Amino acid sequence: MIGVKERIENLRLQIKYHNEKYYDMDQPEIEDFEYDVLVNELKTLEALHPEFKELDSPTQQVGGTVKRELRKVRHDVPVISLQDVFSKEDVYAFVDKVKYQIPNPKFVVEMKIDGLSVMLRYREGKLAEGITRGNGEVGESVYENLLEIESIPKIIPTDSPYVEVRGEVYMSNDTFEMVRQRQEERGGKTYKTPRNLAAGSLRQLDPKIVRERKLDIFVFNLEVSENKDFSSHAESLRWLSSLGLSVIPDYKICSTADEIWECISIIGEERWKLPFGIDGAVVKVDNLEDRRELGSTSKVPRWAIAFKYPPEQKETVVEDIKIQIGRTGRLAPLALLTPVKLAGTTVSRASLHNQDYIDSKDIRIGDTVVIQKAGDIIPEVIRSIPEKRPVDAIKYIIPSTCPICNSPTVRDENGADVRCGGELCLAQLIRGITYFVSKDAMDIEGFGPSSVESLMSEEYIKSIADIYHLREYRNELIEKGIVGREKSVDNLLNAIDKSKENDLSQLITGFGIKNVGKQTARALTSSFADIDEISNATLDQLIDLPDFGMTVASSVLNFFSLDSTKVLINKLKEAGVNTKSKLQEDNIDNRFAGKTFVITGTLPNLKRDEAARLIQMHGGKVSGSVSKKTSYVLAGEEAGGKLTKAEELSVKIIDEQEFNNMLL
Ligand SMILES: NC(=O)c1ccc[n+]([C@@H]2O[C@H](COP(=O)([O-])OP(=O)(O)OC[C@H]3O[C@@H](n4cnc5c(N)ncnc54)[C@H](O)[C@@H]3O)[C@@H](O)[C@H]2O)c1
Ligand SMILES: [Zn+2]
Repeated sequence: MIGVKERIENLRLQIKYHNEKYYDMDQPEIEDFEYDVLVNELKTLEALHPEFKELDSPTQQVGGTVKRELRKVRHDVPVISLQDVFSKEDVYAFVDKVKYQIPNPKFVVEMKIDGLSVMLRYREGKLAEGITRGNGEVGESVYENLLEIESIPKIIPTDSPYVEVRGEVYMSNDTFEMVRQRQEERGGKTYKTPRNLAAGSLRQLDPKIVRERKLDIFVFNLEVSENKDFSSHAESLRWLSSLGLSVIPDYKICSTADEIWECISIIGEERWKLPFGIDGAVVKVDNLEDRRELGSTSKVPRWAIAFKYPPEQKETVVEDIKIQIGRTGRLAPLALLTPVKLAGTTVSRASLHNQDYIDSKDIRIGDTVVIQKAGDIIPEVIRSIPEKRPVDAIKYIIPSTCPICNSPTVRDENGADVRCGGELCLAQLIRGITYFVSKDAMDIEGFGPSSVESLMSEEYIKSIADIYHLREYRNELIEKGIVGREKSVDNLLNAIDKSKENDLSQLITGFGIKNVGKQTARALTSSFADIDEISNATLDQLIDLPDFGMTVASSVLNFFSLDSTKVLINKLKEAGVNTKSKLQEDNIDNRFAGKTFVITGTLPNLKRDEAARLIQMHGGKVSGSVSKKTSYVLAGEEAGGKLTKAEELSVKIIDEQEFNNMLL
């Protein structure tokens, strides 16, 4: 058994580690309630063993460290934290304690916004500085960034020479969803919760980023107001509101512990409907004189507490366990649950991570289990309830062959993960679809690799054509939350619809035909009117195209001769995807009708496909090789063989200048 001293030291180390992740890097590794458990254990042990007391303990400190790059600012009044409580008894005990000292106290109950604390300083009514909490004594100036937050007034109509307020900068759930998707697409750093993203954004060095990320603020305390006195917190909030500050909404004034508990419970039930995240409710003594009388410890005021809601838990039944396969070929077991409403959404599935997870929690098909949401977002199975286990419950073992391609699966050497050993597994399909929707091809906005992956492993998409049937599953997608909330699903479906109008060259690019990139696809669509013409093109016709050789031509021919391609094209047409070349639609006039051009060498200004397009738009044809039928060879630098051939056949050779003159 380890001694108390070791445990205390170990806890201090763990908490310091997580503080750094959370406050300094905005990338916590554990859930808040797990962190709170560690802190509580440490506080309890420290209280029981004062002999191990240390000033360096995280229980004696506030917040994190100050970023080196940001300007440091000393706080006028140290910014302290709040005493966290976790039970009804704690709330009643707090009220009793206050009542012992203050006759007939009034309390205010507010939502505890899950964001980042800032102090705003107004001099002569002008926003002059904005500071994070930092370590409580010294904060970081984020003034330039705060200027980008719309809901922070830059000027307030007051004759008070100095006003200082405290508020919480946060990000709405919708904005979080949007930014996270964008980050995922770019493959950049992603944040787990709106709080972390808000904190990470505000402590950015580039104010432009803050503007893009649409941060918001709720002001919840007046700290200083020179020449202006208030007797109560509620009164000061009303004044702040009249100055145009965005004040914490829906605060309630209560007199008894029962009333307070009622307010806390209502906020707890309603919190899932809010467009932003909260991580508790704050109970504060309303009268400011009473607050002064109660005073503060070095870390928290004695006149307030923060009630932390336990994560909501529900019981449900594991109806089945199925395998999802990811881009890397990993087999991820997924529990299909009897749908239950949990923390604001209906949950019908939860990841079981790997075999070890299933074994250690002894989760069987048919079991009743307890689920909860990590960070209020991702559902997880906490434990099974063996007492409720039916006799026919089935133990689950991850299959030894891949359910998609039947290849044998292999367990990672030093991990719990099982992967498909097959090379042609879903992994490749996913890459294909990801390319199809990417910027280079159909450019479907908001369709990141992770959405592709989940839609494929959930079997909503098996081939490109299925993308255009997703709308039929709109409600299901929203319900399951695979690509985010309602707004994200609609944005995605609208982007998919929009892509139906794309130019044929984008569609051809998206097919990912071997040796056919963007340029080659454009060459195809500037020479043929629609996808049927391309499908029916002969090898000779293809080889004739600018920049086509034998390899590219046969690759195209091969792709369009496949039955699967024919099926795909029909499906796309049925779904209303454009299969006509826009270049043909862009016809300006027919001055080049009956004329065939060959473009060769590097032109001084035009790219070859641009020149080809101009020829098309004026009714001409572009060919890849010079023959007697060629009307003009448009030649640039280093033209080479085709130029010689043109001279031999006495075909007229023109340069870009002459070509331009023909277009006048
Ligand atoms: N997951 C992790 O690794 C990790 C690590 C460190 C801290 N944390 C979490 O961070 C929190 C730590 O607490 P803390 O010291 O930042 O303070 P706190 O979150 O317990 O409470 C104080 C803060 O609440 C904010 N607040 C929001 N609305 C408010 C309102 N209406 N009135 C007053 N204050 C309001 C203020 O910014 C204030 O600074 C805990 O929730 C803890 O779980 C998590
Ligand atoms: Zn496989």
